[in-house]
Amino acid sequence: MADQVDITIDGIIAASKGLIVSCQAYPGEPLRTPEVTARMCQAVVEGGAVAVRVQGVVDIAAARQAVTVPVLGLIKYGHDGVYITPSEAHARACAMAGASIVAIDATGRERLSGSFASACKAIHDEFPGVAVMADCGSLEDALRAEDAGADLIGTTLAGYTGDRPKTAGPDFELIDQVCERITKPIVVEGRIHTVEHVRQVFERPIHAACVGTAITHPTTITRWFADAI
Ligand SMILES: CC(=O)N[C@H](C=O)[C@@H](O)[C@H](O)[C@H](O)COP(=O)(O)O
Repeated sequence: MADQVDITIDGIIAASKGLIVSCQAYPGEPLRTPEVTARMCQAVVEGGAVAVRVQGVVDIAAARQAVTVPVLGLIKYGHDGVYITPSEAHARACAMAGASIVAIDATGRERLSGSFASACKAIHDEFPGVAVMADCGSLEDALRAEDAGADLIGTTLAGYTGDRPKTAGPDFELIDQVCERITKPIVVEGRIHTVEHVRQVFERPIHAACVGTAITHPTTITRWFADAI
């Protein structure tokens, strides 16, 4: 396993400041293999990603072997409601697979079991040095997650929970609200589709921006171009 330079939570957070790239392919897609995920992670790190976001235990383990930057791990389970790391067991599985940061749905919606707070506590108690990122869909989620002890607050679920409109690009209104009220490091994630979007989100006092589709999902990117014809 590749060594982390500083395996404290503060060290992991410091190392994840900047551009995070989400490397995910969805079930049934041509690129959905751990080998491709691992190579995608290597490719984005060569391009300047300071951390990678990866879905599924096998992919997390493959990414952990392939790169030395923090691996932000999650498990998607199901499609509706709470599907991002929806239980303490899923959170533990991410940490055991090698995630440096575990991303957990932090909305107030009904979950498979437990609560965001209980999953966050389980990670902190059982996996010293592993950080928790709260995937939020509203300011209320973010405030609750900060109180619950999240190490990073993400806007990942803005536009996907019914609390916020699904904006064409990043949800700048929510980002500004979160920047105003949250003291923990903020990760802006969700529909950052252009370099200009990255510049715009970094005009705010954020810790990191996480870009997925626009860098690592060629089917969607191709469709953007094909639809222009
Ligand atoms: C809402 C949800 O399930 N988001 C997922 C979270 O892991 C991923 O499917 C996204 O690709 C990721 O958040 C990055 O966002 P974008 O692909 O928009 O840059």
